[in-house]
Amino acid sequence: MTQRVDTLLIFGASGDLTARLLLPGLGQLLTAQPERRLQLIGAGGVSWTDEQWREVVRTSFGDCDAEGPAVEAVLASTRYVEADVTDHDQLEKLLGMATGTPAIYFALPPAVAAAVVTTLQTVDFPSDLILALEKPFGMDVPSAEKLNAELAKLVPENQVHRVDHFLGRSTVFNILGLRFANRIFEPVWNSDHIASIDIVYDEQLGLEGRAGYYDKAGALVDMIQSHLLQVMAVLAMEPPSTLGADDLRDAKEIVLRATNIRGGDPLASSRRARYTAGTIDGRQLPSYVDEKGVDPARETETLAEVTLEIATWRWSGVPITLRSGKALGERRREIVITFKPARHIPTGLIGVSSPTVLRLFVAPDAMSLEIDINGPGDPYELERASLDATFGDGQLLAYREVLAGILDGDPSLSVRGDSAVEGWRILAPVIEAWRADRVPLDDYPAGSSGPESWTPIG
Ligand SMILES: NC(=O)C1=CN([C@@H]2O[C@H](COP(=O)(O)OP(=O)(O)OC[C@H]3O[C@@H](n4cnc5c(N)ncnc54)[C@H](OP(=O)(O)O)[C@@H]3O)[C@@H](O)[C@H]2O)C=CC1
Ligand SMILES: O=C1O[C@H](COP(=O)(O)O)[C@@H](O)[C@H](O)[C@H]1O
Repeated sequence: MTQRVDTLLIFGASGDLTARLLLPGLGQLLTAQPERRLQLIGAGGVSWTDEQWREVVRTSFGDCDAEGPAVEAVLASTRYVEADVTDHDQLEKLLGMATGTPAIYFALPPAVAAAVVTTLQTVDFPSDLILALEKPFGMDVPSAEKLNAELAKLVPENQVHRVDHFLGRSTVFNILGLRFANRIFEPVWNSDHIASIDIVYDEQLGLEGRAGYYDKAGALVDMIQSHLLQVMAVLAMEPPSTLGADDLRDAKEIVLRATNIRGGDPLASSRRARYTAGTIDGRQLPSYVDEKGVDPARETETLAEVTLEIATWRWSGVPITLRSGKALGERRREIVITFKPARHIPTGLIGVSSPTVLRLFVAPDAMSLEIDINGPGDPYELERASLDATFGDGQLLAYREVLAGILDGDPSLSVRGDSAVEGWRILAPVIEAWRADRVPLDDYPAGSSGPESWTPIG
């Protein structure tokens, strides 16, 4: 670790992301690496004193049992400024408070973040400034391209961190290790042997008071356009020579550039649905449309499924389905790789033969390889068995890793500008078809596994 950043400015310090994810991530990082020293400055719309802000930081640090000299040093010195960060003078004042190399974390609504990027063009700042932007990055191809162009006026690409916290998860490294450090997986990691891939992220959480953001985004933009496409890119990429930022991000970008909606047909290759009232683990949820702040006329989906194809030698013909939804009965977070059937099963073996399935479970990370064996009974009869392994909790905690990348000026685990645009390009036909109501909006009771008419995946 070589920390490059001396001052972390969090814009949107009074918001949900800061308290719930960023500060705990920072607390974990400073606990694990107590030699770090950092000036932390929060700026937000709420009128807090330094002491009130310190309490916010202390509470978030407490939530993750953060401790040690680096934590104490931040708590002792952190400051808060009530500011409109889109305003030239206030922005200049905030940057003036920073010592050494600053990083700005935009924990702001996307439109406000874009406005700050514009204002920054009129402000003096150190040339080594690092900018960290949250998702969603733009709302379509033109707006993402425009934001990239605006950022390029400020700092070089490798000083821009487009945060995707799924890339900070152990899962990504477990996929890299599994694929590239073992001789047995990579030779079969292609369309000769793999029939289909499903990436599923079903949540039991409902809206959790986030209508202001979620009702405009929906499940497709919230989860698939960003996180699941990134996971897919890691799963499908060619072996990189190194895990350096250029090699890793080039390899992912090549996958994304080759990815399209399967058959170019969003009607056949996408499904959407919205939850109605129901119960999850004894918790009563209202219908999505009755949640506070939801505009039913938007027809926002809370469950999205999209099937893609990757037009490369390795993946041609393999359907890859990405699915994510809220208020589902079972929390299911897994990557399912279904292999093609064996080429020939020797005559004489009886019983049902099923394809080999590799399941990679996300947080906690684990895997299971489901195979047919000649079990303990009749030696001629095939039985199903599962080889299971847990990867353990892993050292990587998503926002801790995101922040480590920012503070150390290492963009390997952030999304490069071209890849952020590709995400929108890939899904544009689906977004357009859904807007035009060409794909029906189904419904499912909260607590169920999704609409009854949908065939299960994975
Ligand atoms: N919350 C989450 O779980 C996640 C959020 N994100 C992303 O993080 C970003 C922030 O989300 P979230 O924290 O939920 O949003 P919130 O609405 O909770 O917080 C936004 C913050 O920005 C502040 N703010 C808005 N305008 C200004 C301004 N002009 N000057 C200074 N401060 C301003 C608000 O202050 P005030 O309200 O006082 O105006 C508030 O503190 C979004 O891009 C979101 O998509 C990404 C992943 C998860
Ligand atoms: O970015 C987001 O991710 C979370 C799911 O990630 P997790 O790490 O909290 O499991 C999702 O609930 C949220 O809607 C989305 O904005």
